Amino acid sequence: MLVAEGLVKRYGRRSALDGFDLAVASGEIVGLIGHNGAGKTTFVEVVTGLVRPDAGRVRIAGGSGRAVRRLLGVAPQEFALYNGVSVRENLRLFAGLAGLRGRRRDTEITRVLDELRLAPIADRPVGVLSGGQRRRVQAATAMVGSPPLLLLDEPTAGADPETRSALLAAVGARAEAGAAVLYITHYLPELVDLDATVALARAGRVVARGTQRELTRGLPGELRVTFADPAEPELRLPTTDPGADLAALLASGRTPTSVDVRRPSLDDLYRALEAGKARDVAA
Ligand SMILES: Nc1ncnc2c1ncn2[C@@H]1O[C@H](COP(=O)(O)OP(=O)(O)OP(=O)(O)O)[C@@H](O)[C@H]1O
Repeated sequence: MLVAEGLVKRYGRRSALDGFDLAVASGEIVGLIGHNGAGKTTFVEVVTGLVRPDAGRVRIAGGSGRAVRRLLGVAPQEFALYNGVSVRENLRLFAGLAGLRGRRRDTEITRVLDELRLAPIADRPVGVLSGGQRRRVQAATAMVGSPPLLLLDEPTAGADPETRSALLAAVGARAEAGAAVLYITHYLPELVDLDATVALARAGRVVARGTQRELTRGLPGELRVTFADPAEPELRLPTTDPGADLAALLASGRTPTSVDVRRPSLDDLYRALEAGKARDVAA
């Protein structure tokens, strides 16, 4: 649904994008992660047409330019809402931009209000809402009209657990229904919840992309073993082969009281990629 190739964007001598390649398929959630300044937001700005790249190209559903913008639903990092009017009015506006009119528009607005648990505050002005409520409204403006490509830039920043779970549930449901979702976040556990494919951006390019299983394969997990021995009650051992390491421990004559294996996490992956230790699976 989204294919970006060789994007370059410079601001003076600084490269915000430096050969950025990324594809997102229909029904797929790609979690785009990376340090502050890695180029994630600039990528969204290029895809939306807000920023013109110096090189490279973006195809959406095989097309480009103004004609394909209608296929996009965007929740930007900075709030882009009309504070003086109600949540419903904001959604009405975005639904109109998505080409919905009359009863279809009203039905769609009701659906999105329910999906993001906004119905109780639908008639309040956006300007009086809390940060977490606004986050949900921003996501709702992206989702209204069911666009086939969603670009969500830190949609849960500052959100409380309830808001976060409402947003994640809505994002998962959209992907289930066939939308391609680009999901930018600094909260890696969200990508586990969403079972997202992961793309790591560094210095303006994607340096690793794959499923969580693919990317964490070969990274050490941790074997945690406890003993009755008060001199050494617990042992934590980084391991890529917990079975063999446990067998070696048992062969040494020590008797564990409990054994736990922690699989490598996305945090481990992030740290390993940043340290250049993990296998880079280029996009
Ligand atoms: N309009 C601009 N003018 C000058 N420099 C810019 C502009 N927009 C972005 N940059 C620079 O481009 C680089 C990439 O910024 P970008 O906002 O895309 O990073 P990011 O990965 O989204 O970061 P964060 O995680 O903090 O949101 C940064 O060095 C930033 O300072």
